Amino acid sequence: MGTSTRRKGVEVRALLWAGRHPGVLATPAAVTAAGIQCGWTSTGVAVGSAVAGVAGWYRAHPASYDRFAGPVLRAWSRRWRVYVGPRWHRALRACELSKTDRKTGVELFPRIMKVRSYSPTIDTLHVRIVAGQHARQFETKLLELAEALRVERIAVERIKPGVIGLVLERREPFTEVIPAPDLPYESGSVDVNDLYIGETEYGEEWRIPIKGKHIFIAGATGAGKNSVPMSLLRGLAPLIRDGLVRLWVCDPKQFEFSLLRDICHRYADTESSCAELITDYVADMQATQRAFASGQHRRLTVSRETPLNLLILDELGALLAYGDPMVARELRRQLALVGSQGRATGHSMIGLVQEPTKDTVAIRDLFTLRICLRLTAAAHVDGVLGENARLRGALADEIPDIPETAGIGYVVRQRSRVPLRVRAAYVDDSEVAELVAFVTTGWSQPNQQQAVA
Ligand SMILES: Nc1ncnc2c1ncn2[C@@H]1O[C@H](COP(=O)(O)OP(=O)(O)OP(=O)(O)O)[C@@H](O)[C@H]1O
Repeated sequence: MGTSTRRKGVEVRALLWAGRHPGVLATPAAVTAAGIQCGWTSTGVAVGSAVAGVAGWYRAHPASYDRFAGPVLRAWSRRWRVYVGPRWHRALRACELSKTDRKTGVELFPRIMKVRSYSPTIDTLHVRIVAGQHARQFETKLLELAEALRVERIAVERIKPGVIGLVLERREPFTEVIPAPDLPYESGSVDVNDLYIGETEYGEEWRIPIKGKHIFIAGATGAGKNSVPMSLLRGLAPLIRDGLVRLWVCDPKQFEFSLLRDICHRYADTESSCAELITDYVADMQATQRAFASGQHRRLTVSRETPLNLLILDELGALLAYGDPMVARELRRQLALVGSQGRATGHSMIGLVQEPTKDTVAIRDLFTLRICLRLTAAAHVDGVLGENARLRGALADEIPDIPETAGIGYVVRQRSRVPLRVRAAYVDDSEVAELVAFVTTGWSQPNQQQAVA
């Protein structure tokens, strides 16, 4: 055992292959059996009707077809057109991802076990790697493998011992601007743990929670950072109107966020007023803690008495780098308090940074949800999303610096740690003005609601 230099016989290998791909033999066998049993004409009619049925489904009901049949048929077609043995082997060999059995001299290749095609632009391969290989070897060869397989980019994930997942993005999934989220009319219809921000590369809605969360958004200038908080705020509009969400905004840049001034509970745009606002935010959080401790409120239900508070810190890097080191140190201490204690009292924060430098990365861990849009340096990607995120495919520094890519970025999926490409909806100035008008004019009155609806 284990000492022979001969490899398995060809018939044994053929049998094993057939066992792994039962459909390849079973389908023609079933058609032949049906032809002999029921006659060739009726078999032809049955097969033809099945094909016509699928084609009819494709044409008549795109939504259900794309959801149910599309991924299965696409995966099947890609399995046999694109990821077939010789092509796959050539790519692996070119990237030095095959191994040679020292005894038999046989070349061993990681084997594709499963192909999934969740969206028209993404394929996911489950691959059994060869003994002695590790996902890390693939991580170092992702760029080469993407070229060899003629795809835009590849991310890798370890699924279980001996099995990795390769996520292949064949082309840019986001070619169009995503329209701003609708303004919901009723507070009751908004789930603060499930707010629409945009779309994912899988063509699904990108939704995020806000209650008890702290969000960190990094992106070079022009990357479209504002579209994340603006989309979120449109989703929260009726709660802001009804006093269930209070906005505290630090806007040292005095640009986009100044449009929100009228609907902010507090707004600050100078170094000293920002410091004051943050101090008051912490004091508000501590007052809520005391109220909870004294039994005045039992637990956090969003109400006028215990609203959700949202602290938005634009240019967080600039705030932390302000002249006086004492001020910056105090600010870091206060943000650490909000980061660790705000969850229980409904005090969240959203921090936006252009360059994730030492100062901002040091407080990154306070934020429970991190979003990385286009960055200028590869080294910053892991600083935002966590170790190895870039190796796993979060190529935020390779997003082209052109207006057509604004709002595109990555988040890391909690459990698998695989980066997910996302695009935020775009909220332009008129839609921000619409949000402000909605909140300030109180379209909650039944007659006005009717008019709007
Ligand atoms: N989600 C989006 N989808 C499409 N285009 C967008 C999106 N967000 C922003 N843009 C476009 O990109 C431009 C820059 O966006 P924005 O000012 O929000 O970037 P930013 O990251 O906030 O930059 P800065 O840090 O300089 O303020 C906008 O004027 C708009 O034309």
